[in-house]
Amino acid sequence: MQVREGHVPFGEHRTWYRVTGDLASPRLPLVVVHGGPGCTHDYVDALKDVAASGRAVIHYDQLGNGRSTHLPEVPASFWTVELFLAELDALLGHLGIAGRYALYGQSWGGMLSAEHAVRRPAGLKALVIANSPSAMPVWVAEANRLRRDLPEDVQRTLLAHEAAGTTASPDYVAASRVFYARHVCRLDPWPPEVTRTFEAMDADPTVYLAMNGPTEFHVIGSLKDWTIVDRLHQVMAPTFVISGRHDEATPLVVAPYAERIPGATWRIFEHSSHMPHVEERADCVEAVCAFLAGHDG
Ligand SMILES: N=C(O)[C@@H]1CCCN1
Repeated sequence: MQVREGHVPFGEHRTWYRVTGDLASPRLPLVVVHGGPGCTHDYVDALKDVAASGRAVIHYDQLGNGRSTHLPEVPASFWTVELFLAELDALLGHLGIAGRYALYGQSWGGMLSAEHAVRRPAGLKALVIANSPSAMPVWVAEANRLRRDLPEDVQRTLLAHEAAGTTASPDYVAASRVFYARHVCRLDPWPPEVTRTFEAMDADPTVYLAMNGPTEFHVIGSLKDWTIVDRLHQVMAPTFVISGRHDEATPLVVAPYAERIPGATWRIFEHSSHMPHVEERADCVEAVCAFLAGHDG
């Protein structure tokens, strides 16, 4: 299997990418859009397995973390949906696939992919929205509902540090990991690629803090009021929606994608939380390959 890496010039910055497989393949190339915002490609690396279906799979690190340009000194207002939409367009153009491609957006990556899709780009031939919020206020409400099932002492620790603004404290981080072990990745231990992304976010939380906030459930960043629900009817690309039965992206959070995107299909992976591509890797890859095969024409 061919693997090559490179960087896309993006303004005065650069975006790292990796291509697994052959871009010259007649099958739709799949671009994997990671979450966060401010994660790295590592935790969605398993989706390179889709390349075995004879298509190129492109991973990239969105600006601000990983092997792309880091910008810890810019103001929080620099990090916008429009910025990352422009970066995705730059990647598609650089690789010569803007005329024909598929997207796999995971969590925030699904939000970004949906923002891309509602603009009806002619080259978008298939779309996978995985584990993604459709409206952040609903995401937060559901996260708070899930929090109420946590041990009482964990809940108290989370609330106390959020109230005090001390969310960088080791106690808060340890308490948040109890939620993450239930609703972000249920494998124990986490695979190395998942741990690498969280280590990268700990090392440079610039984007995540600016747009999201300290944790998956304490959302105080610029995305806190974001919604795409009323625009989803504009999506024209065939769409496959994915989520996990134990996902922080609960059915209530995900349902608008399946209900409002014309013709969308939805699969809930019963043994997964936020990472079916890791927690049920073979089944998830098989489902994605089957979906894409139906749109390679
Ligand atoms: N893991 C993710 O990308 C989520 C989506 C919204 C906040 N973080």
